[in-house]
Amino acid sequence: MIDLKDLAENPEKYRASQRAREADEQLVDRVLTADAERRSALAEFESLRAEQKAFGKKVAQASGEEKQALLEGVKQLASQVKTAEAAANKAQEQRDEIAASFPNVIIDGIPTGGEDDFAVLKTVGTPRDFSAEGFEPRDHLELGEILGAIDMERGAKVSGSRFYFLKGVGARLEMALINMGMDLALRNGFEPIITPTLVRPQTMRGTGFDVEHDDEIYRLEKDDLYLVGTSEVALAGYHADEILDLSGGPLKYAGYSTCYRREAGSAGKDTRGIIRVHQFNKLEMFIYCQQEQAEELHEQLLAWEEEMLQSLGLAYRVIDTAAGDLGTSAARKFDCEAWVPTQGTYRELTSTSNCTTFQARRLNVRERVSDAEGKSKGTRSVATLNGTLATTRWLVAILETHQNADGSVTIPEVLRPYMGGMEKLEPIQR
Ligand SMILES: Nc1ncnc2c1ncn2[C@@H]1O[C@H](COP(=O)(O)OP(=O)(O)OP(=O)(O)O)[C@@H](O)[C@H]1O
Ligand SMILES: N[C@@H](CO)C(=O)O
Repeated sequence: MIDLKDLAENPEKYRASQRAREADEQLVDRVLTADAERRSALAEFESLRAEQKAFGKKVAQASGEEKQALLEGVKQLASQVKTAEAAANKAQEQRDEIAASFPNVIIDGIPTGGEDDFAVLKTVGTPRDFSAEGFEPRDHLELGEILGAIDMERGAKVSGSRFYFLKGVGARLEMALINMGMDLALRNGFEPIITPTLVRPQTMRGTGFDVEHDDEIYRLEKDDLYLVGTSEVALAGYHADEILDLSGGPLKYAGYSTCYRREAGSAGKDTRGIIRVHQFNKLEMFIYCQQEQAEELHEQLLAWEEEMLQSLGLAYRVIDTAAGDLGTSAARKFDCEAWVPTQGTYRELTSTSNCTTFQARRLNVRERVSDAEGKSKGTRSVATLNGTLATTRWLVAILETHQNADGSVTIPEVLRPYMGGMEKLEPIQR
C-alpha cells in the first residue's frame, strides 16, 4: 500500500511514478476523490451520531405527550444514522480498494518504460568460447539426460508439461547449490527458515499479488489457499500485524521453499528443459529494515547474489529493471542474468527488489520510533526487501558453462565440498 498522506501532499510524485511505469496516472485523482468521498461520508455519519446523542438526552428529560412525540424523531434519526454509517463504510471500502490497486511509487531515476527498457549496469565475466575450444556445446537438457540428472519425460508422464524429475547428480547438484547459498547467508547474519508454501489470500494480497486476477497463481479453491510462487510471500506475512524491534539491526531471513507458477502467459516459451517450469526450488533472502536503510541493503542483496554467481564461475550481467516491469510491490529491482551458452544470451537467475514500505503497510508491520531524547513517537512502517540466492534454474547455466566435450561437467570448486568432494559429473551408461 502506498502512503496515502504522502500521495495527498505530493500527488505529482505519484503521477510521475505512474507515467514511468506506463500505467494510468489518473489513478492518483481517483484515489484522491475516493478519499475525499470517504471523509465526507464519515463526517456526515459523525454529525448525525452527535445529533442522535443530543436528541437522546432531550428525550430522556422529556415526559408524557412530549416524550411520545420525540420518540418518533428518535426512530427517524436512528434510521438516518444507520444509512449514513453504511455509506461511510462503503466509501471506506471503495477508497481502500482503489488505494490497494495503486502500485508502489518508484525510486527516482530508475529507467522508465517496459520490459525491454532496462539499463545494463554491468557485465561480469566472459562467456566461454566453445568454437575456439573446438566443440559444439550441448544444451542443459541433453547434458541432464546423459548425466542421469534430469528426466523431463517422466515429469510429463506423472504431472504434465513443464514438470520434471531431478535425480542422481542433478538432485545432488541442486541440494549442493542451495546449501552453498545457505552457508553464504549464514555468514552474513541470515536466519535459515523453511516456509509454508500454501498461504491465505490475505497474505498473498498483503505481499502485493492480485489474487483475483493474477493468472500466475495456483489456487486451492476448496480451502481458499494459494500456492506461493516464491517464499517471499510467506516471509512477508511472517511478521504481519507485528511491531518489530529493529534497534539491533535489520531482521534477515534465508527462506527455502518449493515455488509454484502457472506460467499462464508463457505458452510456447522455454518449452525445453528446466528454464521455465511449474515447480522449482528457491533460496530467498528477505529483509525487514528501517526505511532509511533500504537502498543500501538493496545494493547489499545484489552483492550477495553476485558473490554466488562469481564463485560459480558464471558470466552474467546486472540489469536495472524499467519501472513498467517492476511488478506491484517493488520500487526498484535489479536482476542478474547469466550467460546460457546454447542460447547465446543472458537469462535471469536472480531478482532483488526494494519494496520500501509498500508490503509492510499492507501487512501492518511496524516499528516503534522515538525522538532524540528517547521519548516515544508512536510507530511507523518498516521497509522490506527480497532477493534470489539460488534456484533450480541455476543448474541450466552451471551445466552448460562447465561442460566438457565428452559430455561430462566439471563441478565448480566451491560446490565440491557440498558434493562429497566430487570433481566431475560423468555421463552414465544406460
Ligand atoms: N517458471 C520458472 N521456472 C524456473 N525458475 C523460475 C521460474 N520463474 C522464476 N524462476 C526463478 O526464480 C527467480 C525469481 O523469480 P522472478 O519472479 O524474478 O522471475 P521472473 O521475472 O518471472 O523470471 P522469468 O520471466 O525469467 O521467468 C528467477 O530469477 C529464476 O531463477
Ligand atoms: N521473491 C523474488 C526474488 O526471488 C522473486 O520471486 O522474484
